[in-house]
Amino acid sequence: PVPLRYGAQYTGMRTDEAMQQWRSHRFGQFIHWGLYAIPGGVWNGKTYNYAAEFLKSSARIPTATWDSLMYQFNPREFDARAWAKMAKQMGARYMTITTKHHEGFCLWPTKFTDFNISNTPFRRDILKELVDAYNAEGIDVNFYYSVLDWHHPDWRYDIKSPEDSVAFRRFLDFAGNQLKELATNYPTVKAFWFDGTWDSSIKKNGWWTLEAEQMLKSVRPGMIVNSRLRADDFGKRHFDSNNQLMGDYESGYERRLPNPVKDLQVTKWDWEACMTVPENQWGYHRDWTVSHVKSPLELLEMLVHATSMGGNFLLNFGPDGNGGFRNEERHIAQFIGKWMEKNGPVIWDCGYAGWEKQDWGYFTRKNGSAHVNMIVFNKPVSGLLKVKVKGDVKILSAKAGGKAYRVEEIAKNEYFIHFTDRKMTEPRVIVLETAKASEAADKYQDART
Ligand SMILES: COc1ccc([C@H]2[C@H](O)[C@H](O)[C@H](C)N2C)cc1
Repeated sequence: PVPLRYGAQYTGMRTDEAMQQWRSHRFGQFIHWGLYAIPGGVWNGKTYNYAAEFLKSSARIPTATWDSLMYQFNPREFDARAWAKMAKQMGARYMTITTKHHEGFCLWPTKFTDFNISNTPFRRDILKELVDAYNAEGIDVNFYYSVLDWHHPDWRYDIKSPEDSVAFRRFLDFAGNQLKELATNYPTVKAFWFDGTWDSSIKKNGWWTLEAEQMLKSVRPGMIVNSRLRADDFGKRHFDSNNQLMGDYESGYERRLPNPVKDLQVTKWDWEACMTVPENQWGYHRDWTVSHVKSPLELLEMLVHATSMGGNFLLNFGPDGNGGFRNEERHIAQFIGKWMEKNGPVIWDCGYAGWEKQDWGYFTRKNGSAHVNMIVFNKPVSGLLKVKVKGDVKILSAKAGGKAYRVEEIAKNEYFIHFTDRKMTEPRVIVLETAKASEAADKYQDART
């Protein structure tokens, strides 16, 4: 292996309580909220189809003009407890909020720049209200932090001169101070979700990314940091030059999920996929007709898909400039919540079952459990759900809501579950009871004698 100073600091999955908690949550709510929510993708009467949180660049708006949006930020409808209740009802176990997105506007009263919530008509500490409200609902809060900062004069996309080095060093000190401030002033925060770290300026300063991670973990032992922060000695990101994952979980899955057949490597580490409801809108956009809007069912399947591969699913909401959510988002929360109310136990605390993906849907398994969950999305014409078990395993029974389905052994380690449900109106959960084939054989024999 290549000797590295700023590469992965450990290999294998963390087994401490904080990481087990993060892993068991499985389902998180992403919230993108900032000045971009005020124009919502429309500028001077023109609608820009690109991501609404990028309107400043897509509409080529001068920084001073964009930054003056701060004086309009006054979300009258903002009610952190109502947001937290909606997330609770949806079945989310954690929430990740943009403390500062690329625009550089800070949702907390930071000491390190005036470009923050305390200098808006709203004044109140949005982060504190959100952390308190979500924690009160038993939901953990994580902080998204963009290192890329369009507002800060010392930000550099690349380091091309001694002046760049001096300025960028000041910038890194600024970012480090903000991170320490966030980790210190909001003590219940569990994880940092870094973004805006793809530019050469960061890739040339891998040392800072490791220091930032180590500082956060010294201020808050157990703190969790995503792989997106880190750059190693050679500017490699997410996986270092020895192909070792940096940070505590892989966060490269943005608006995409690993393939359940080809990408099984992800089941060896912690990872999280983040997802937009429209094709590509993280911040609030006034006009959702500009792209495909994912249905509640599409998004529910992604949650199940992520869980089935041992990963977390972070579903994004983009509140508008007044602090309200779109009807589509409310409907999604209500739809998924209704399903999770009944079937949360096959998501929370569950992960990769270790069996081969089948066409009808996904397997999940609670750690070490003898029960394997089948979440059926696509009922085959035959009504026969194929299950291929691994190793010394026998299926004893298949039950859905108290009703037993016939388990037919069709070959070694292969079964058909006779799925007699006629019309499927929602994804169905069938719980398989398994036992060791060796032991079960006796049990099976007993049943026959
Ligand atoms: C250039 O392509 C990008 C750049 C940044 C993003 C940002 C989004 O604004 C959102 O915050 C997402 C998590 N992040 C990767 C998305 C696509």
